[in-house]
Amino acid sequence: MATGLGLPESEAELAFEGALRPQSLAEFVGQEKVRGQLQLLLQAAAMQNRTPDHILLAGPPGLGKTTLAMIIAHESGRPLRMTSGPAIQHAGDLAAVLSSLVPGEVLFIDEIHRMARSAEEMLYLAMEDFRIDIMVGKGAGATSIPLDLSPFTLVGATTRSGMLPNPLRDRFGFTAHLEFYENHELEQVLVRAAALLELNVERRALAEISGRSRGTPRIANRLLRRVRDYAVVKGSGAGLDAVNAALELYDVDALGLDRLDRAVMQVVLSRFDGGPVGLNTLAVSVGEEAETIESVVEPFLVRIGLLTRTPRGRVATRSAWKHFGLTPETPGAATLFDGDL
Ligand SMILES: Nc1ncnc2c1ncn2[C@@H]1O[C@H](COP(=O)(O)OP(=O)(O)OP(=O)(O)O)[C@@H](O)[C@H]1O
Repeated sequence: MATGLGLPESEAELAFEGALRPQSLAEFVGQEKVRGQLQLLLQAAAMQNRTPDHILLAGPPGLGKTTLAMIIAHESGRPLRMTSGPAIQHAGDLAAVLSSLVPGEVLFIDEIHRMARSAEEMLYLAMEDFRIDIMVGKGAGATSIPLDLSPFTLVGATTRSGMLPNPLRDRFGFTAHLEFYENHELEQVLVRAAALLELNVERRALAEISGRSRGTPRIANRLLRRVRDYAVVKGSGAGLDAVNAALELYDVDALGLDRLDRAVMQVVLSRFDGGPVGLNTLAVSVGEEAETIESVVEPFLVRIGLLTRTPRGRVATRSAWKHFGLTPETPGAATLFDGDL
């Protein structure tokens, strides 16, 4: 996956990310509501000695969906099988996974909205009745062979729950909506990561990194690694000055906006006079996929109040003009300030 800094993940960074994952709900920072809901669901299943209900984890990337899937398996003492929507391009791919699950196994499907349609239909039956029908042959001679499955818990993760068909969404016993993290929560995440990196970071430096992490633990951890690099190369220690210098070098501004965020806002503000501008036009203008803009960039820009979504398209807010030091030049753009478009 692309990183918040526009760079591919290196293997070392992925390994470090893995080492950082909390192992239990108690260690998992933030998302208090979701933690409480999951705790109850898992506890009830354990008390009744049954497999927990299927769980859907929805929210922007890097907020801890994979981590939670691992915790669900760990806390319920069950093995975990991991796959992803893009890896399931045919119903047969899914049948192979489902038919080899051991009783009670937790099956994690990341990016479940990207699974093939034919596999989705197979999954409906599997989730509800723990069985699938396997089609053998083609045309008039085709027959379907029913196959019983071991009971399992499906944990699906999606950055775009709206793209899931209703019949699939309805078959999850619980949907957890993950929210962006507060800065003080990100600081807790960073304290743990700094200890793992054996990096002594000043408290106010941690606060600065948190404030620029787009409410996202994965980004917080990544920025911390860049600060570590800076401190190592410059021999500077990891104080506030080092943080400011390192993050400036990597184009992460005071609000945590990176290059793509800024490109999106510049297009809305400068090229479209503040909007409204449609998602596809926006995506083409910045040379990104519409899905990336919608699931990665927009949620944060909306959350920090720089962008609003309207039926006519995306519109820049008053704060956006201010943050970028621009003013709307046309009367048309000016009316977009206060309006509830
Ligand atoms: N609540 C949390 N407490 C501590 N660390 C966290 C928390 N949430 C996420 N992290 C850390 O952030 C990183 C990214 O988390 P994770 O891979 O679970 O996110 P994700 O939502 O599955 O992302 P994606 O949708 O891109 O797969 C991991 O290193 C993880 O340890």
